Amino acid sequence: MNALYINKKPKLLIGITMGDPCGIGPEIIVRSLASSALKRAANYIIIGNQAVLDSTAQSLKIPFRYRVVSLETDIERVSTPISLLSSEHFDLNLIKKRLPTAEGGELSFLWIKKGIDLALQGKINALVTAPICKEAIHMAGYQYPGHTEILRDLSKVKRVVMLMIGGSLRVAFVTTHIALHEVAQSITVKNVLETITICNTYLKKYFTPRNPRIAVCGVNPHAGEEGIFGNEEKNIIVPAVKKAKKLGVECNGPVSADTVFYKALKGQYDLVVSMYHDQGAIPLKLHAFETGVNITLGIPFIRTSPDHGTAYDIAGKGIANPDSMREAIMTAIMMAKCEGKV
Ligand SMILES: NC(=O)c1ccc[n+]([C@@H]2O[C@H](COP(=O)([O-])OP(=O)(O)OC[C@H]3O[C@@H](n4cnc5c(N)ncnc54)[C@H](O)[C@@H]3O)[C@@H](O)[C@H]2O)c1
Ligand SMILES: N[C@H](C(=O)O)[C@H](O)COP(=O)(O)O
Repeated sequence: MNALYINKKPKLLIGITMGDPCGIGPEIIVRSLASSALKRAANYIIIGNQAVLDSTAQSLKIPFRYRVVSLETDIERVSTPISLLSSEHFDLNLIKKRLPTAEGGELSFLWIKKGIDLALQGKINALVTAPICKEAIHMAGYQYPGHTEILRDLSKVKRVVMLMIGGSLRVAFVTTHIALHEVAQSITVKNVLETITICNTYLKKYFTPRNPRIAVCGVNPHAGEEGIFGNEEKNIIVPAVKKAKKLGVECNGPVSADTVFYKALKGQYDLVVSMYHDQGAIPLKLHAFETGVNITLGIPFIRTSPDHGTAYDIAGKGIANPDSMREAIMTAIMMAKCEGKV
């Protein structure tokens, strides 16, 4: 056997969906994968459109070498650092609009679906998704509020948890993309308990060697103040925390949401379970917007994404910060290594 062959270690293969072609997704992918450290760490397969990728690299003046694979079956033979799985046509004139379009939404959805298929078949070691625009996927006829819910349904699992990490904070969400007026009725003992236990399992597996210390937020001002400002704490959060403790989870709550993130930043907690999207996303993004990563827990594969959206206001200007995308890729690689496949 030839020595070169013997020395060649198998590399992880990370799938990356391009996201909305009119947003900053293509730009942050090209910028991230231009890094030689990332190229050393894994091989990548971008699931997207060739014309969009080429025009993005050209306008950024980044020499971007990749191999096109047209069939999913080719993927098993991928050994180049970057490949592109490209089939659908996209009119480049639409990109100039820098707005939600039905065409962009259609491709965003199809690429996520392909990425999920590849991950479920075990052809990629992790899936990293570039930002999509919810309005665009709705314009294309897909009534999904975000990746999290698409991942849940196409993976055929009942419960997923959105976890965001950044800087010294980790925040999970009991509810995700719903209107504020629906939050109270969506917080149930079952939902809170499942969020706590799923986070506990995943944190131990990927992030903390010891039992994670979990804080569970109240939903009302001052965690309800003994029922003066609402009963969700007494009726739902207290019983869920009790049940979680009985299961051996080290958790505390309800902790008032106005101080819990400060305590977590000081090192008192490894994770905060928040009750609704902005309760947890505001402190996370205030603390670490540029390097935040969104992770979907509960699906049968690893999925991460940057913590920001399509940023149409800056798309095409060459100024989008790729750090959150880089972190999402590095986090996916770290998690895939924990699986022990390389
Ligand atoms: N991962 C995802 O798919 C994801 C995440 C968040 C929002 N979204 C979606 O994206 C769309 C736009 O959402 P939005 O405007 O509320 O949030 P956004 O994150 O796209 O933009 C908010 C602000 O942050 C700036 N910004 C975002 N990313 C940046 C980057 N990498 N570098 C520099 N500046 C950056 C934007 O220019 C904008 O001013 C919505 O449809 C939303 O639902 C998708
Ligand atoms: N909640 C996410 C954020 O604020 O960054 C964002 O909406 C993306 O969610 P999905 O991964 O479900 O698309």
